[in-house]
Amino acid sequence: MNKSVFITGATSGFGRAAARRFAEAGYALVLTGRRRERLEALEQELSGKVAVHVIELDVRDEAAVKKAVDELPQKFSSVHVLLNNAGLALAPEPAQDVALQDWHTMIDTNVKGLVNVTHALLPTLIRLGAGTSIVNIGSTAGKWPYKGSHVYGATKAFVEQFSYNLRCDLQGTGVRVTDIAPGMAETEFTLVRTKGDQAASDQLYGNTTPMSAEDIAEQMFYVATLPAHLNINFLEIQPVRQVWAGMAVDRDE
Ligand SMILES: NC(=O)C1=CN([C@@H]2O[C@H](COP(=O)(O)OP(=O)(O)OC[C@H]3O[C@@H](n4cnc5c(N)ncnc54)[C@H](OP(=O)(O)O)[C@@H]3O)[C@@H](O)[C@H]2O)C=CC1
Ligand SMILES: O=CCS(=O)(=O)O
Repeated sequence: MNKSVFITGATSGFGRAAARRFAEAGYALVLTGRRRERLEALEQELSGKVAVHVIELDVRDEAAVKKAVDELPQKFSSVHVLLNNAGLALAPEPAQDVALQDWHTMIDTNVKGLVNVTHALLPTLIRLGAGTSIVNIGSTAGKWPYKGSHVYGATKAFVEQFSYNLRCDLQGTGVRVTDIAPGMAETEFTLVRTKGDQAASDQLYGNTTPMSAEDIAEQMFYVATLPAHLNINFLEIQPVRQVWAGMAVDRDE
């Protein structure tokens, strides 16, 4: 049986690096995301090594997610690993200045999108049983509050608790669930968050040593390929040069 990995958000950052990492190990790839041209470029890059199936997919579209899973070609239908990676932060400004739509977009993508894909693939993962994995991408923002994180951090707290609760319900099926919670990693994340401010992105990642997409892809691969009797519940990972912020105090002038 050819094992496949189903990756959401394979067009950039962690998801694209994960596609390359799992290809190295011979997994058939189901690569999804909204940007078709990027999916096709990755398909062209990797299809000499492994079987690749690309699906232009918005995880917020419940019906499209179900259709994509139901119509997986037979060669890709043994999904041993689900990488729930698609997600985004928007609106770094304070909560009181945010456009409501940005909050909705984060909830719809990071919470409802992740739930849509998980629900659609659970029957397959349970059928295949021991050794299969759901790897959810949370964030340090799900545990550690900071200014401008508002709904983003809250969506990632959802991802953490949903992962633990899934573990409970999946006991006895052999399906593993891990929440990987990265800190600062250089991808297109900040470009998306700032709606295209390259200078802000360069400034955040400049003069320090952030994690790379490949660093996180390696962790995704690690947790998903452990011996079948092991489950890493939560894996928080930061660059050595990043630590927690301190308490903030409001003072009179
Ligand atoms: N970089 C960081 O510092 C950290 C990132 N994370 C999380 O890691 C995950 C990956 O982010 P990262 O690689 O950094 O960022 P990127 O912006 O580089 O990649 C995000 C990916 O998510 C996809 N995506 C976004 N919205 C949707 C949607 N509605 N439907 C389908 N796919 C979507 C994008 O694809 P497309 O636009 O083509 O649809 C893209 O492939 C996210 O969940 C993010 O919250 C967590 C902690 C730290
Ligand atoms: O999830 C991303 C990491 S951070 O920008 O919230 O620190």
